[in-house]
Amino acid sequence: MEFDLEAARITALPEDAFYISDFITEDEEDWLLQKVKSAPLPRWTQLSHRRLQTWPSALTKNNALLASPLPAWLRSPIIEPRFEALHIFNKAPHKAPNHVLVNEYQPGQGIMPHEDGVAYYPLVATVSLGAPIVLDLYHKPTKGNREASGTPAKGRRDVAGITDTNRKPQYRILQERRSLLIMRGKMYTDLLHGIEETTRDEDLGPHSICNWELLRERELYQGGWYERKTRTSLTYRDVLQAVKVGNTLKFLGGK
Ligand SMILES: O=C(O)CCC(=O)C(=O)O
Ligand SMILES: [Fe+2]
Repeated sequence: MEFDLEAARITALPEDAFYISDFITEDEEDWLLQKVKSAPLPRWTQLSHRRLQTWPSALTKNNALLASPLPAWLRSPIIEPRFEALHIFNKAPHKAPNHVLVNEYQPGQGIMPHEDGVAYYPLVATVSLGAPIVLDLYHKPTKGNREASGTPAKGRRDVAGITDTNRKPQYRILQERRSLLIMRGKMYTDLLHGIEETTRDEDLGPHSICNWELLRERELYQGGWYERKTRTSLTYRDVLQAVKVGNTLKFLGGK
């Protein structure tokens, strides 16, 4: 199956971002949510504002992955055949994602603006399950705009480096359930992304949501808002340093 990725480009955003509203079926969504739910409890890491599963395992302190296959339910049908048909990971070092984070957000939960960083090839592909959510994008604060706003280099910056004066997101993407969002290149390296801790996403419309024209169910947001429900994301990435298990001891410093 071939797919025209260009038709899915979010043209209002820096290169490159793509949004496919109907990436998986409702049955596939139900089945994936069942798989997420049936993972043994120790698979979950409870963070203060969301909970997280890491597949196949967490990265080492120096950003390496002890390579082992992803479970079948995270591979098929998402990677094989859908990502393959889109050719999105063709230029990544391992030609396919080798790492998946599963994030679950209850209403009121979110994730601070951040960048995904240098451990990964600069491409993230996110499948959304269960409910819609808005992803906020921010320009990284530069030395220049910190000084211009009178904010001292440390002082009022929060953990993610967003200053008080530029807290308003530059762009907002609405991720519907069953959708795929791809961010790569400048979108990955030059912008921060986050999810607001709120029970309602508001001020929604063509003026504020940069993928509005690509949405599947615009009518759900006619009033300009919706109540958050539990939303789960599967974020697929290629970890640059993947160490084969046979080499693990050598890698960890054994002789
Ligand atoms: O849940 C999402 O869509 C974003 C998650 C995220 O930014 C991350 O895991 O780094
Ligand atoms: Fe992220």
